[in-house]
Amino acid sequence: MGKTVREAALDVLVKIEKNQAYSHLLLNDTRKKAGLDRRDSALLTEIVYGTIQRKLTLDFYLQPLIKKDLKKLDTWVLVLLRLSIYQMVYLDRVPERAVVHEAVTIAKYNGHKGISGMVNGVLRGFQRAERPSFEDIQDPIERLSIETSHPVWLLKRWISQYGQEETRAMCIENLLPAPVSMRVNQTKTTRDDLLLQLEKEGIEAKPAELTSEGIIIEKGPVFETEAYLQGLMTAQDESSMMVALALSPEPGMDVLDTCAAPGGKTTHLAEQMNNQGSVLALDLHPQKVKLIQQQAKRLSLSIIKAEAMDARKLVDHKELYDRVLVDAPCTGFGVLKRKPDIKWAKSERDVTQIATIQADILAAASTCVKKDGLLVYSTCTVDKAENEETIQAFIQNNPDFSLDETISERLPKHIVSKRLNQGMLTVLPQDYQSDGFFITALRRNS
Ligand SMILES: C[S@@+](CC[C@H](N)C(=O)[O-])C[C@H]1O[C@@H](n2cnc3c(N)ncnc32)[C@H](O)[C@@H]1O
Repeated sequence: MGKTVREAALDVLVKIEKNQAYSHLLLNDTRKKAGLDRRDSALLTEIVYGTIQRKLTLDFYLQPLIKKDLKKLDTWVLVLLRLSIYQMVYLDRVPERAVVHEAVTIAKYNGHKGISGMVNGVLRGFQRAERPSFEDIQDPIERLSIETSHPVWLLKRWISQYGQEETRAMCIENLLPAPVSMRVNQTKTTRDDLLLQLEKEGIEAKPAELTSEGIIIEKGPVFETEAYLQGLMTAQDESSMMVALALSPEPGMDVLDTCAAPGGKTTHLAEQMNNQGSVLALDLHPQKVKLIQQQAKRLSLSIIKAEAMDARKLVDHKELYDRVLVDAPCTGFGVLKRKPDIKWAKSERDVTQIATIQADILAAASTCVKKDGLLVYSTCTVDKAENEETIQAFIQNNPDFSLDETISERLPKHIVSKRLNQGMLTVLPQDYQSDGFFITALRRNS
């Protein structure tokens, strides 16, 4: 017999807790192996992401009901309690009785009678007891940390960079579901025509607010539609769509995308060029290069050539490209809605380490830009050490580049007036419910 949704959720969460494995890869794997239907698949994702997303709050609820330090519990028992409490607090459609019953059954199967008795006692105790109040936590940062489940060190960084109010708004936004947004392949169709076709295929969708190429999927299995299979659209977050707008490649140009997999922005660049010119897409990992090739094929974009290469070693491409994109590897603190495990997997040391890699990639990529050409640097993090500070250091060391203030003409007006600061754009998740992103353009002086 296959695993139930909750057993599968327990397996995935224990692996993540023990190995810091990435949730989306494990989830994909588990969905396939367990043979779950669409509804159960959605419930599995919701339980796994929700439990990771709310970890500190769930532990805050659990601690008074457990006599010892939570860390002393077996990992699987702690995770089982967390995922059960998550369902009881946040999922209205699951009856509490069923949650307790299934948790006790899993505990019996995995452990001994004592453990199933303890799980039963804790969950029934939780049903009966009044929930502890966040108001009782004296320290304001700790309170925000527990209430919104973000690590204290990260909150301290954000508060020093954005202030209390923006940080609180960001934390609250991070707990909400991420919208499903798609980018229209403008070499094949228009946004209006695509919306009509999707309606015919039973998908509820509407035009996106931020960009003219975006649509938001409200309901329906969009990846199974003919429209998707025919390459009329690509899944992409709306903030991420602005990167190609900032780079604005024209048909016939030579373009280099240095950190390209899985190809979301590469394909956008080729679409903007109406599939005329050339786009060289590089990525460090050979297995990821295949993903770029698959997307280029699905979207019928023949000008893309994808290769495995470490962008820090770009030495033979001197001043060859009109446009160069560095969509740098980063901590991902702008995408916590989609990848909540990042909150727990990354540390302050990772920020420093990745900033060094970003600076090295940027320096190597810059040598490839033609005179008067454009270099765009973007990340999906909101940490200034990976963004503004990287760019400021680059400009100091490279006086032949300057911030391109005309970026404001290429980006949506409302976001420019709100968030563009000295040629550098930071979109926060609470602005448009899209990902937190940083985008800036540098011009090589002629
Ligand atoms: C933010 S992701 C890129 C997302 C991609 N631009 C898109 O829109 O689909 C960063 C990518 O950089 C790649 N990467 C990391 N270090 C690299 C390096 N030294 N050279 C080239 N690519 C690198 C990672 O494998 C990852 O795929």
